[in-house]
Amino acid sequence: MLKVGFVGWRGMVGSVLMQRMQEERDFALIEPQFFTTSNVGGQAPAIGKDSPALQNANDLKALAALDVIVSCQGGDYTSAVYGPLRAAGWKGYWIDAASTLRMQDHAVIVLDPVNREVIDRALDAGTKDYIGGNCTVSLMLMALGGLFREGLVEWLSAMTYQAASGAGAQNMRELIAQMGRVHAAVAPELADPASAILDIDAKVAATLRSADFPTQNFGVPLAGSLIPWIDKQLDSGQSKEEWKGQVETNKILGRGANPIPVDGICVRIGAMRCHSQALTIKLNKDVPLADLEHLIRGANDWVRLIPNDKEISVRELTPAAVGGKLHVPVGRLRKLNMGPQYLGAFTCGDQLLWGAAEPLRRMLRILVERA
Ligand SMILES: NC(=O)C1=CN([C@@H]2O[C@H](COP(=O)(O)OP(=O)(O)OC[C@H]3O[C@@H](n4cnc5c(N)ncnc54)[C@H](OP(=O)(O)O)[C@@H]3O)[C@@H](O)[C@H]2O)C=CC1
Ligand SMILES: N[C@@H](CC(=O)OP(=O)(O)O)C(=O)O
Repeated sequence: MLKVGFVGWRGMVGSVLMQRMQEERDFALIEPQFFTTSNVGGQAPAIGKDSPALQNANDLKALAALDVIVSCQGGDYTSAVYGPLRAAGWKGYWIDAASTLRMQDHAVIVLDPVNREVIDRALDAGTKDYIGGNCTVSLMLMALGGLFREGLVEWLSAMTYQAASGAGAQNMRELIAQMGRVHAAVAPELADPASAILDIDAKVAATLRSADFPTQNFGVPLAGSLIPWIDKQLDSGQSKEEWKGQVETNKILGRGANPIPVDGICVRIGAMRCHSQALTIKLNKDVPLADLEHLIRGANDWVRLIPNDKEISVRELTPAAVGGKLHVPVGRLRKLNMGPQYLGAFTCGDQLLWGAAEPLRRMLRILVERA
C-alpha cells in the first residue's frame, strides 16, 4: 500500500477532500499519515481506521519516508517545504492544491476527466508533481471540455461571478456577518409593510459605507455589492485570476505552442461556494447548436446540459442549487447576435469540489491504481 501523507487536511479544501475520500472509501486503499503545522502529537482525524498521531509538517525526514504527499496547506507551505524535500533527494509524488508549482515545467495541472492523456503521459515519463488547477479554470473545462476536445474553440471569454469561499473560510464568515449587519440595520422597517423602500435603501447604503461595517477580510463590502477584482494586479492590466484563465487552460489541455486565447473579467459576488461564469465562445466554424449540445453533454460524467429555458435555468443553474454537489451544469446555450460562430453559455460549479479537492482525490486514486 502507498504511504500517503496529508498536510492541510483540516483546512477548508482539506476538509472537503477528507469528506470525499471517506465517501469513496479511498482510505481503505492507502496507508494514511496526517501532518500539522500547529498540533504535533494531536489526534489524527476520524477516517474509519486508525492512523498515527499528527506529525510535524515541517519534519523533512518524516515527509521523505512517504510515497505520496497531498498538500492543501497553502502556497507558503509549498514554497517552504517542496524545494528542500526534493533537494534532499525525495522522489515521491507531490499532489498540491496551491498554485505555487502549477506553471513549472516539472508539474502537471490535474483535471483527469479533461486531461487524463496528459496525466498518463506524464506518469509514464516519470513526472512526480501533480497540481490542482485554478477553480474557475477547472470548472469552465468541466463544463465545456467537449468543445475543446473537438478542437472547436477559437477563443473564449469568461466573465465570472466567484463565491466568497475562493477567498477562504474567514471570508465566507465575513460575507454572512455583512448580510446580518445589513438586515439588522433595517429590520424594523422590513417588519412594517407601510415603510418606504427608498428609506430602506438609503439606510442599507449608509450601513454598507459605515466605518464599522465588517470588512477586515474583503477590505470592502461584498454583501449588497460586488468586488470587480480577484487576486493581485499585474502589469498587463489583468488580475492574476484573469491571467490564470489562458495559461492554465492551455497547460491543462497540453497545448504548448499555439495557445487558445482565453480572457475576461473576474468578479467576486456574494455566493457561498459556487463559482458561476458567463461565457462567450468564438467557434472556428459554424456548428449546429444540437451538435454542440451533444458534444458538451457527452464530455464527462459530471457535466449536465440545462435546456435554455427560463424556468429550468433559474431553478438549476444557480449557486443555491449547485453548492455541495459534484455535477457541473451548463446552460443558456445559444448562438449570439454576433454571428453563427459565436456561442453564449452560462455555467455554475462548486469551487471546493471540482474546483479544488476532487481533482486531487482522483489523482491520488490514479496513483493507487498504477501502484
Ligand atoms: N479556498 C479555495 O477555494 C481554494 C484554495 N486552494 C488552495 O488550497 C490551499 C488551502 O486553502 P484553504 O483550504 O482555503 O485554507 P485554510 O486556511 O482553510 O486551511 C489551511 C490551514 O490553516 C490551518 N488552520 C488554522 N486555523 C484553522 C482553523 N480554525 N480551521 C482549519 N484550519 C486552520 C490548518 O493547518 P494546521 O492544521 O497545520 O494548523 C489548515 O490546514 C491554498 O493554497 C489555496 O490556494 C485551491 C483551490 C481553491
Ligand atoms: N483565486 C480563487 C481561489 C483559489 O484559491 O485559486 P488558486 O488555487 O488559483 O490560487 C478565488 O479567489 O476564487
